[in-house]
Parts: sequence; C-alpha cells; structure tokens
Amino acid sequence: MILAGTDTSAGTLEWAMSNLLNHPEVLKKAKTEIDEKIGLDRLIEEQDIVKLPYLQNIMSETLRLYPVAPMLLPHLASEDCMVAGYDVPRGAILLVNVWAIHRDPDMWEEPEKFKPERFEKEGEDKKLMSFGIGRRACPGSGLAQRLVTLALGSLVQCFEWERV
Ligand code: HEM
Repeated sequence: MILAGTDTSAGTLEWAMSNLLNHPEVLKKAKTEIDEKIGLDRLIEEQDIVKLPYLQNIMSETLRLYPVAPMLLPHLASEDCMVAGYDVPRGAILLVNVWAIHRDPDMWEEPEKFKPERFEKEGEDKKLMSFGIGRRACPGSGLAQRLVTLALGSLVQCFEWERV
C-alpha cells in the first residue's frame, strides 16, 4: 500500500512539474487561475481544487501522457473468456498498454502534444485509464488525484518557476 501510493503520486507530480517547466504558457495560465480564484492572501487548500478546472486538466493531461503504470498491473483470466472477439484462455496473463492507448491518434487529437485544454471537452477525461478500470482499478485514485493536484497547486502558487 505504501509503495502503491507513494512512488506513483511522487512520479506523477514530478511529470506534471516537468511539463509545466517545458510549457511556460501553461504554467502562466495555471498561476493566473490560482491567483484569480484563491487570491493572494492565503494558501491553496484541498476544497479549492473544484474551483480550479485548468489545474485539474493539467493533472489529467499529465496522467494521459505519462501514466506511472504504463502497462497497469498484470491481470490473470480466472476463466476462459472472449474479449473483443479474442479467445482468452483461463490462466492467461493480460497486459494493457495504457501508454499506447493514451497516445492513439484515433482517440486523441494531436496525441503527442501536451495540451490540458483538450479536457475542456465534455467526457474527455472518461477516456483516461491511468488508474485502471473495473473492480481491480486503483482504490487510491480519489486520494491520489486530490493529493497530487493540491501539491501541484501549492508549488505553482508559492514559487516562481523557470527552466535553467
Ligand atoms: C497518481 C497516483 C496513482 C496512480 C497513477 C495509480 C495507478 C494504479 C494502477 C494503474 C493500478 C493497477 C490497476 C489495474 O491493473 O487495473 C493501481 C493499483 C493499486 N493502487 Fe494505485 N495509483 C496511484 C496512487 C495510489 C494511492 C495514493 C494508493 C493508496 C493510498 C494506491 C493504492 C493502490 C492499490 C492498493 C492497488 C492494488 C489494487 C488491486 O490490486 O486490487 N494507489 N494503482
């Protein structure tokens, strides 16, 4: 549980910061959103996250391009079954290449581009699989999303960042 929750969250935060440093226009937009919605007199808190859609979109775009578990965890078929027309025998191990799915040009416009604005489109976030899907999906996804978004927002709010 400690391993599943710490390295994953830290890695995602690191990717998010790296994306912001490489896209100063996105960083500027995130800072403006925080300054306008939170003000300059207090620190960002967890309850503020709902008021910061652009910051949430940065998180989604980071999770899309850099899923920390790019192949999820191996899944084992407990029974013979058929998935999308393919026979999957009992005992087969299935790996899901989320990294490739998240960069599939049939599913995403300009998939290689870091563009948080894409998530302004209704339902776009439903295509993300960074936490897996179904009953073995990550049980910590809600916590992780709040925690990493808050940490990212705090870093953006409290420091001036630039690439050197
Ligand atoms: C950005 C942060 C995180 C990401 C991207 C992430 C992603 C994932 C993924 C992809 C899986 C496997 C799902 C599958 O194979 O279908 C998983 C499983 C799991 N995660 Fe997370 N996770 C994160 C944070 C956390 C946190 C904060 C916790 C707990 C505090 C946590 C606890 C777990 C546990 C216990 C499992 C195993 C679930 C099972 O096998 O049924 N994760 N996570």
